[in-house]
Amino acid sequence: MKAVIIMGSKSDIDYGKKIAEKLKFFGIDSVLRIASAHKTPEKALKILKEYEDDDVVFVTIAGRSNALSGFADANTFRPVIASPPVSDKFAGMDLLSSINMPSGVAPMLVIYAENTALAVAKIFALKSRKVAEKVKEYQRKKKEEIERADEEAKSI
Ligand SMILES: Nc1c(C(=O)O)ncn1[C@@H]1O[C@H](COP(=O)(O)O)[C@@H](O)[C@H]1O
Repeated sequence: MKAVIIMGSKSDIDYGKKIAEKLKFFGIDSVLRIASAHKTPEKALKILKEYEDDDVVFVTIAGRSNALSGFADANTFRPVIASPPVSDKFAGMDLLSSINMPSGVAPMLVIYAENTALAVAKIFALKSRKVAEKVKEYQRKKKEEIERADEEAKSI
C-alpha cells in the first residue's frame, strides 16, 4: 500500500513533499518520482510499470499544461489522482488542462495537498481498517475545529 507521487518537474518537489507529509497522518507511505509526459514519456511509462503490480495509488503533480495525469491514467489500471499545483499565474487557467479528458481517460482531480492525501487515504480505506480509522479520526478533528471556531465566534 503506497502512494506513488509523480511530479512533472523538480520544481514541483515542495508540493510533492507536502502531500507525502500529509499522507503520513493516515499511515500511508509514499515515494516521490519525477517524469514528464511532455518531455520524458518513456520514463513516465517505466515508472508506472515499476509500481503497478503493487497496491498503489498514483498521484500526478503537473503544473502548466497537464499531460502527465491523463497519460498516467491511460496507461495504468491503478487509480490516478491529478493534483496540479494551484497557481495564480495565467489567471489560474492551468487548471483547465486537468479537467476535460478524452474518452477512456479518468484521472481524478483533487487540488491542495491535504485534500489529495485524504483522497488517497479514502481509496486505501476500502482495504485497510487502520487507514479507515485514521480517515474517521481526521474527519472528527475537522468537525471539532468547526465546533471550536463556532464557540469562539459566538463570544466575539
Ligand atoms: N505539466 C507538466 C508536464 C506534463 O504534463 O507532462 N511535464 C512538466 N510539467 C509541468 O510544467 C511545470 C514546469 O516544468 P519545468 O520545470 O520542466 O519547466 C511543472 O509544474 C511541471 O510539473
